Amino acid sequence: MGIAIMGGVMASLADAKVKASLSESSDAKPTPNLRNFVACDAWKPAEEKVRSALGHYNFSLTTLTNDNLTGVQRGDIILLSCKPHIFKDILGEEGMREALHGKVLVSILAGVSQEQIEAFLYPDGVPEGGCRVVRVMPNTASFVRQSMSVIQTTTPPLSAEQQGLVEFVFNSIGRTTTLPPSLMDVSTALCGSGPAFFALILEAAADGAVAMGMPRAEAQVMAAQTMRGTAGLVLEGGEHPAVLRDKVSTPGGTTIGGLLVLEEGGVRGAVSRAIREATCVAAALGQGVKNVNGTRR
Ligand SMILES: NC(=O)C1=CN([C@@H]2O[C@H](COP(=O)(O)OP(=O)(O)OC[C@H]3O[C@@H](n4cnc5c(N)ncnc54)[C@H](OP(=O)(O)O)[C@@H]3O)[C@@H](O)[C@H]2O)C=CC1
Ligand SMILES: O=C(O)[C@@H]1CCC=N1
Repeated sequence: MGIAIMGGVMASLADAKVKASLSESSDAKPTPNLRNFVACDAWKPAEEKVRSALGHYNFSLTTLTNDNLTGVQRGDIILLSCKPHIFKDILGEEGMREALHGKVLVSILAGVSQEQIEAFLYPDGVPEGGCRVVRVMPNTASFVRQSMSVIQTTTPPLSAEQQGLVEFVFNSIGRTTTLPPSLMDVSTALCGSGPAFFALILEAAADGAVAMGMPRAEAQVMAAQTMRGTAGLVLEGGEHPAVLRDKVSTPGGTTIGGLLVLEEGGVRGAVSRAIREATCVAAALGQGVKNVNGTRR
């Protein structure tokens, strides 16, 4: 996710540069002055992985292994994208609190709240000028700049400049919305985990076509484009899904036949319950429950 988000920001900055050079930017919003990027990991080969994914953008890019402190000292906006259960190891490093002072720390960790991070960094309360923690839930479509990212409302509000910077980063990788803390776990289920759920449905649809003789490669592209087109009708056409479904269902035709099979199979209930389950798992992750899925019926 770290690579995807940095890549989106670099691509966005590069686009803005091209537009400026073509003098198309007169009415465009000014881009933030993000010029130097630092990627930190705990595994040496990750440096090469980052360079091969991001090097072609030609921005200043430093890669560090097991040196998060230097990375944070050099940054103005810090993206925390480790697994949820290790954030304390990273933020608890010697000198980290001082390095974060006055900066924006964006966390994309599933289940971990702004309060939990603040309470860990500042057990006696956030001091004047302490780092501002912002929780955001993007998704893996960041890689193709089609993320649905939910930015949590921050209390107290960020400065206009900080808010602009956070929005720039996540608008660079797709669409954004802003929601209160109480909706972050369900946003994690719907948007963060969502691509996996939709991928399963896509794969199942392609499987059905393969079973009826369609070559696998064609079936996969056709299923994906059909899913994209359906999303376009909802997002751009403003169509309600139920109306869309009804419009496709010719009386006595193919669609209603297939829909009845899906309803008999409980697909609607299963998909809805998957979102409910993932929301509960996200909430438990934030409480530090290990192997949370194994604790649930
Ligand atoms: N995957 C997704 O679709 C989404 C994930 N998220 C959230 O994003 C976060 C990252 O997920 P994801 O990208 O899938 O996970 P990854 O495991 O791919 O990325 C986590 C990275 O953190 C690195 N890391 C581990 N320990 C340290 C350390 N001490 N110092 C520096 N770096 C370290 C890992 O290095 P190494 O490989 O060496 O262990 C790895 O590169 C999670 O908190 C997840 O909840 C949010 C939205 C969507
Ligand atoms: O499965 C997970 O826990 C992470 C969070 C959202 C997507 N992947």
